[in-house]
This record gives sequence, C-alpha cells and structure tokens, in this order.
Amino acid sequence: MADAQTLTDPAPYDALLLLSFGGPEGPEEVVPFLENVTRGRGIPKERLTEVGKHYFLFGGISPINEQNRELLAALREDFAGHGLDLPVYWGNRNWAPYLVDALRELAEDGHRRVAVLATSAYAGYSGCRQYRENLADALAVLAEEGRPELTVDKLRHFYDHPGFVRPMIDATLAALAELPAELRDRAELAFTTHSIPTSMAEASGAPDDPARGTPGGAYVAQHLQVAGLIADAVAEATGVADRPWQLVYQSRSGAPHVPWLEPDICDHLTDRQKADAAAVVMVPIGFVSDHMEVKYDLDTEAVAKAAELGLPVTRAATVGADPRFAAAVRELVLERAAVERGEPVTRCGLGALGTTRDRCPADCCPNPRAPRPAAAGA
Ligand SMILES: CC1=C(CCC(=O)O)c2cc3nc(cc4[nH]c(cc5[nH]c(cc1n2)c(C)c5CCC(=O)O)c(CCC(=O)O)c4C)C(CCC(=O)O)=C3C
Ligand SMILES: [Fe+2]
Repeated sequence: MADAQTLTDPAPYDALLLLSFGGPEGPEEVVPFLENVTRGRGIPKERLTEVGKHYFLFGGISPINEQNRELLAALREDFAGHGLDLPVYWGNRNWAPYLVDALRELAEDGHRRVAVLATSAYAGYSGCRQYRENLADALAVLAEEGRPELTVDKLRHFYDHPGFVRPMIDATLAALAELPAELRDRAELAFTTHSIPTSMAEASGAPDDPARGTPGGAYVAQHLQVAGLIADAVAEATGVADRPWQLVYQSRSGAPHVPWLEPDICDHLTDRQKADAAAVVMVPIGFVSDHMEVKYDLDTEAVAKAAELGLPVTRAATVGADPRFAAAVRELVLERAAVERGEPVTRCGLGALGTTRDRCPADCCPNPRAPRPAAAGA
C-alpha cells in the first residue's frame, strides 16, 4: 500500500488549481467585491455598510490575496523540492484573479485534468459546495466559448491533516508564550471559526455522516475535533491538564431573527471575564490564513473588547504558507492521484472522525436556497 509520503506520480493530474475567496486590494475595489460576494444572498444593507468600513479601515486591502500569493510560492517551492512537476494556478470566487480566467488559462496551456484545493478546511455549504458550484459555473462559461473540456477534482477536506493541525498547535503555544509568565498556566483557549446559520450547520456533511442532522452537523463536529487535538497537544506541551477551552464563533451576518452558531467571541470574552478567567488565547482554526475576519473581527474588535474588559488576550497565527501545510497539499494531490489511478492508499488524518471522502455525494452540504449545478461531485 502506498503512503502519500512515498508517492511522486501526479498522473492523471496535469495541474493544481488553488481556489480561494478573493478580496479587494484597494479602496475602489471594496464595494464591487462586496457586491460579488452578496449577489442574491439577502444580506442586510446595514451589514454590508458595516463590513465595508472594516475593509476601509485597512486602506481597502484584504490580506487574503497576498496570503494566497505566499501559499502559491510555498507550494511551488515544495513541489520543486520534491521532484513533483505539476504547475500551480490560482483563481478566486469573488475577486481577481477570477476562477473563470484561471480555468481559461489552464485550458489554453493544454491542461485537461485538474486537482483543486479550496482554501477552506471544513464541510459546509460556504466552504465546500459553494466552491463546487463556482467551478460548475466557470466550466459552463468555458463550454459556451467552445474550449476543450476540463475535468476538475476537488481535493478532500484537510481539517484533520497533520500538516494543517500541527502548525496551529505551535501557533497556540507561541500565543501562550506571548502572555506574561504568571498568566500562562491559567490562560484559557478560545477556538474561533466563522459563524454560519444553524440550519446550514445541521445540513453540513455527507448524508450518511453520523454528525449530519445533529446540532452543528459535520461543520461543528470537525471543528470540535481540531480544537480537541490542539487542546490535547497544548496540555501535553505545557503540563496543564485542565486548561479550559471552548469553540466559539465570529463574523455573524444575516438577519437578526435567523439563528446562527453562538456564542460570539466578544460575548464569550465577556463571560470569561465575569468568571474571573486570567487570560484568553484566541485560536482562529476556521481560517486558513489571515483573512479580514481575522484582522478585523479578532485583532481589532475582539482585542478592543478584551481591553475594555481588562482581560489579557493574544491571538494564535493562522497556518498561512507554513511549509508543513504546503507539504500536506502535495500529499493530498498525490494521494488523490493514486486513488484516481485505482491504487490503494493510506490516508493521513488525525482524530476519530476519519478522513472525508474524495467525491462529495449528491446531497452533501446542500445549498440553503435552491439546488444548483455543482462540479466535482459523485
Ligand atoms: C464558512 C465561511 C467561511 C470559511 C470558508 C471559506 O473560506 O470559504 C467564509 C470565508 C470568507 N468570507 C469572506 C467574506 C465575506 N463573507 C460574507 C458572508 C458570509 N460568509 C459566510 C460563511 C463563511 N465565509 C456566510 C454563511 C455568509 C453569509 C452570506 C452567504 O451565505 O454568503 C460576506 C458578506 C458580508 C458579511 O456578511 O460579512 C463577506 C464580505 C472572506 C474574505 C475575507 C477577506 O476579504 O479577507 C472569506 C475568506
Ligand atoms: Fe464569509
């Protein structure tokens, strides 16, 4: 049985596409970007004006594109260093460089079979099926233009891959070390992720996933597993066995009467201060790199809340372009390539939930509005 570490053959793939969210890179790009994100989604206008302000506070520049450029460079370096001759392309859902342009370029360069890494680690409509819908839309545009057909395969979720989890363990330890020494052993951990509507969470995952339909669905189950793995590793490294930790949420939008996952990080900080917590380390496990949600909702808003409460906080770094994550992507591509060649593989994954399947089944992470065509499914 082949271990992904020992594989080197990318066939049948002839390219990797990094598929991400995209973000504005100047003040004039903020409003058109937000229009792209929210088309047909019924997000209240007040929320959009508010979110626009977050971007303007940073000169209209989201860090996400620069982070993706760094990840691209890390992937190319890792592939070259391991004799993997596979070109890497980049396209976004909501901003330039756009997904459709990346696919056009791939086709023009003669590629036909493409592995796709979406920069979202967990199950759920926003992080999984929506990217598959975007792929279907872009492929339809290419078909209309009469271009040669591309086959795209989305790589499995990587939330449980050690190349994703281990950098976050180190980052959590580093964030603990930033606290004054006398607070460290008593500091709590707050793992944060993007809040989503509870109905979207409950429907997340494959129909036969045991977590599907339970409160929080696969989305919450996968986050809890990652949080638990980090908390256990931190306990072992620090010798503090009973350090409190909790999964909390951030960046809620939508109408106030629609239930979303709670508690919000700011409410959580308020509660913990009332409970006499010594300090809190915020660990943004829901975000692959420093998105605006991290820069604003955590580093600006939650940090201001903590200062008001007099509660010391630090924030763990996101995985970003960590070489271990780049290596994990290589392993995922080679693992999937072997699967597509019909060879048996050993999958690398931590925790009890088990690695997710390669192809999402028909009813996986359904669209909360209406079913739409999605590429790369079973
Ligand atoms: C689960 C999840 C992820 C993680 C998975 C993944 O990475 O895909 C994610 C990522 C991101 N979300 C982002 C930005 C936005 N998300 C919005 C709106 C929404 N997100 C949702 C969920 C998620 N979002 C949901 C349920 C909505 C409500 C409406 C809808 O169903 O779409 C809105 C509209 C305004 C607002 O409501 O805040 C914006 C501007 C950016 C870019 C940040 C940057 O510029 O650095 C990134 C990486
Ligand atoms: Fe979002």
